[in-house]
Amino acid sequence: MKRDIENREDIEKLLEAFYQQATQDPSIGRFFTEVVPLDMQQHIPVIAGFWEAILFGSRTYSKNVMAVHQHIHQLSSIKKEHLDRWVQLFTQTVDRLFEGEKATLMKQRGASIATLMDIKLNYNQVGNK
Ligand code: HEM
Repeated sequence: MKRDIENREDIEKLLEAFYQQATQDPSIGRFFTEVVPLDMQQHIPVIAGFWEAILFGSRTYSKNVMAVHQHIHQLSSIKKEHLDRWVQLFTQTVDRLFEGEKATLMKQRGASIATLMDIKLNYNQVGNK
């Protein structure tokens, strides 16, 4: 039986599985390989800090995640279809590996932050979209 996400190690395991899929995805892969080519060895600890803060209340992330994506969006637009795909892959990865309260919270937060990102990136300026 699957268990819940219990610690940072679990988060890192989940993120490795997620980015393995995301980097190869026909819709969103190029953001991670071409738009901002990422060294996953460096990237995963940063994102793990973000999720550890959300799930366990640690002080492991202090940057502005929206500003980071605003910058990526200026290089190559992040559209709703990309965010939908991100959420789909993220949800599938969580479901494949874990189940429980934290797993549910992680899926909910992933989806709600993606919705907020769409609003901030694509609807924020008058006349945009
Ligand atoms: C289509 C959707 C998305 C794409 C293409 C995308 C792409 C990226 C890329 C390329 C980076 C690296 C930026 C850099 O190092 O300069 C990044 C960073 C990050 N992403 Fe996303 N992202 C997406 C959605 C999301 C969502 C929905 C979340 C949160 C729920 C998220 C959380 C993060 C975090 C925490 C970082 C680290 C930012 C930092 O360096 O402080 N991303 N993303």
